[in-house]
Amino acid sequence: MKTDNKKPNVPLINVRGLCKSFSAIEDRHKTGPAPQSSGDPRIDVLKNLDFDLDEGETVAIVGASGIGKSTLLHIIGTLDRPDSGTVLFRNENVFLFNNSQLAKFRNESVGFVFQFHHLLPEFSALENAMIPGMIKGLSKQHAGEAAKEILIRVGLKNRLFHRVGELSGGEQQRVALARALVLKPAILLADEPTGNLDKKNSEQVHELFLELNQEYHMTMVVVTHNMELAAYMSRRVTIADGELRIEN
Ligand SMILES: Nc1ncnc2c1ncn2[C@@H]1O[C@H](COP(=O)(O)OP(=O)(O)OP(=O)(O)O)[C@@H](O)[C@H]1O
Repeated sequence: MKTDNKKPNVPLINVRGLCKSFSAIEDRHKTGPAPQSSGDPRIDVLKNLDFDLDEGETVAIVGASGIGKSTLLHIIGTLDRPDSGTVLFRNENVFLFNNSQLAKFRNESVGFVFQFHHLLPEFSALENAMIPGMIKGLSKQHAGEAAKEILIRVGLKNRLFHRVGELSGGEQQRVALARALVLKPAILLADEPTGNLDKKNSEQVHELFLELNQEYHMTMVVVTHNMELAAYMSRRVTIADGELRIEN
């Protein structure tokens, strides 16, 4: 299928009829013993869910624990597969990509930020932010220049050569944000990005998210319990009975 980035009426991401269930026995939100059943009881997390994301828009996915927010985010980012349904990225079905197309999509078109930064601890801020460029095949010099530019943008000019363990929690999360955005992806997917930070650092990161969205025009989807961060986004949605609902 041919990609058409310019067509205004084609959403960046088009999700249709998404269904995802998990075995209740593996339910990691459940406490207590696993159910004693001969069958495989399933939890239907997403039930025929539809969701469109426009180029450049910012969306918060909010709501109670266990309703499927992270599951939806992971499927959009191809970190997990749906049982059925489609995810189109600029009109292309991402689950029909072959392995190298999928790797390229994850590396170049999507930026991920998680609650815990998942940086390589023995490497410097600069080396961590260079990784996507190196995976893309940029020269060390170009990957380094791109990483330096974004690290300076997120306020880490004087921390380029610090190893991850020598950085504060807020600085580590800014390195994670720099790594996610270094190749200027079309979409940033963030799962509780400030869940591990204190109020002051959270506010700084929230403001950075918004500023970077305005500068880079990437689409931004944030799963969060933080209502301040959710309020920064142009749209808030939740999941009710497996389907997407507009929140407030
Ligand atoms: N790999 C898995 N195996 C089994 N069950 C899973 C798996 N991943 C998610 N689930 C279940 O699917 C449901 C939705 O989980 P998900 O993490 O998407 O919820 P969430 O809304 O993001 O919750 P939270 O706000 O607590 O992060 C939960 O009941 C969870 O236990």
